[in-house]
Amino acid sequence: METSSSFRWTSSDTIPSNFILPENKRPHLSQVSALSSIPIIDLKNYTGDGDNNNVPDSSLLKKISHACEEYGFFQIINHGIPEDLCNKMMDAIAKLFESIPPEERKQFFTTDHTKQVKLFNYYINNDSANSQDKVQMWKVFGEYAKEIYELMNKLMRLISQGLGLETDCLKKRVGENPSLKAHANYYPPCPEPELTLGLNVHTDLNALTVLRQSPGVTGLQVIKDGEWVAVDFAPNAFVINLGAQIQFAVLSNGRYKSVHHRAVTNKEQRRVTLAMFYEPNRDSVICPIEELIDEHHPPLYRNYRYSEFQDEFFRQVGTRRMVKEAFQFKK
Ligand SMILES: O=C(O)CCC(=O)C(=O)O
Ligand SMILES: [Fe+2]
Repeated sequence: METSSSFRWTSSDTIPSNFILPENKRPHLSQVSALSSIPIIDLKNYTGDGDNNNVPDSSLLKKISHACEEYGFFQIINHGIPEDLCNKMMDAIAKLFESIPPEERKQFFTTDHTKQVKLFNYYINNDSANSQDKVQMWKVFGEYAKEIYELMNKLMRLISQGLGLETDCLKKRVGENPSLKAHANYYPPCPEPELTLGLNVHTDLNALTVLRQSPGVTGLQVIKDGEWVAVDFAPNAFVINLGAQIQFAVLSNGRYKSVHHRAVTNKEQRRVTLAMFYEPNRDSVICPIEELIDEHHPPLYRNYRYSEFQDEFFRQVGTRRMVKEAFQFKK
């Protein structure tokens, strides 16, 4: 995730030494499973608007809960978000990375995680950046974020219903005043994809992630039964994944997990992705959903405020993170 400060173009056939991973951390691309990708779920017949009378058909709920249980990841198609808006958004991100001179970009690199640096804040704060393109980026982002937020609410309803819970259960558990964060990733073509990673192995610390990928280029991989599985590109789809907070709220039942994933690079094409994170506010208390606890499924983690989790996450930057262990009950 902390890739922006090390962003570089290279015209040579080799990558600079500071990008080369030790042998045991390399992607070992030949070992990636060629067999399966994550499930693709069609939302065509679902118009869910949060109304309890609108019960989705049971096969859709089954598909969603199966995908959450088995993969922690799925793709959705026919989601209702205009393709044109998504394309504009992705083009604007690509331009942002490609047309701003490195020196100008450099001044916004930061390792200070308390900074709410978002793409559009950069433009708002920067008086010199007043070209038409940049203004357009801001407009597109606002529209896109609104659509994605509605989609996230829809998905949280479906996931709740898939667990046999009240429609608004998950949303309530994640708490009031959630924030919507954007994480734009730009992976230039890489001469030696075997030696490096675009984005290191991680799980998302938020509640729910909706990811858009630039057309036709794959790179995202997820762990399934101990093997890396590539997420195939599906036209006009979003990749959905459960973040750690849903795992924690649901975990006591041993059901849903937030799955490790990574992004690999390729030699030919640059890849752009936009991850949108639905995140609890710092005061939200995250605890297991009572309906999912019984004597066979006792709580495994102590309740915590999201701020504690987030602070622990950033405290462990640069290490092989063991964030959830910090909240685990001792056996
Ligand atoms: O670029 C990708 O495919 C993955 C992005 C991601 O996992 C993230 O931004 O958290
Ligand atoms: Fe991620």
